[in-house]
Amino acid sequence: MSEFTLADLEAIVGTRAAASPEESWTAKLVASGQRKAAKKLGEEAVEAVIAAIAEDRQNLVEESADVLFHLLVVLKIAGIPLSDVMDELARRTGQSGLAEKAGRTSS
Ligand SMILES: N=c1c2ncn([C@@H]3O[C@H](COP(=O)(O)OP(=O)(O)OP(=O)(O)O)[C@@H](O)[C@H]3O)c2ncn1[C@@H]1O[C@H](COP(=O)(O)O)[C@@H](O)[C@H]1O
Repeated sequence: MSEFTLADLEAIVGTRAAASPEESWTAKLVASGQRKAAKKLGEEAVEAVIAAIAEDRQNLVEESADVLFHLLVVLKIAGIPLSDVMDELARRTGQSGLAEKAGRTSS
């Protein structure tokens, strides 16, 4: 099992965001802006859904990696640290998903 974490990838995204868009996909996405990067995230999410429906395990692993990477890029552009997302997930522990859904302030 890999020791690589989302926090490691967030650090890479942070470094590569400052690179030249000619030499970095991350920098290219960041330069394209939040709207385009979010669209790319949506495309990757749809590809993950298709892989899941097709029960294509390998493709689902690969598309899931694409989703997580592109999500981190969108969070970077939006100025949201991964720790904010982890804090939100931590806040939800010990509570059932159904109770959390019922208590949400936004849908
Ligand atoms: N984890 C990733 C990662 N996952 C996916 N991708 C890129 O995301 C892009 C999207 O791939 P797709 O094939 O889905 O899309 P596409 O190439 O636009 O093709 P179409 O779907 O449009 O036909 C590809 O160029 C992938 O290489 C990633 N690019 C970078 N990283 C990480 O970021 C680091 C820095 O990368 P650079 O910023 O490119 O230096 C890398 O070392 C990795 O750790």
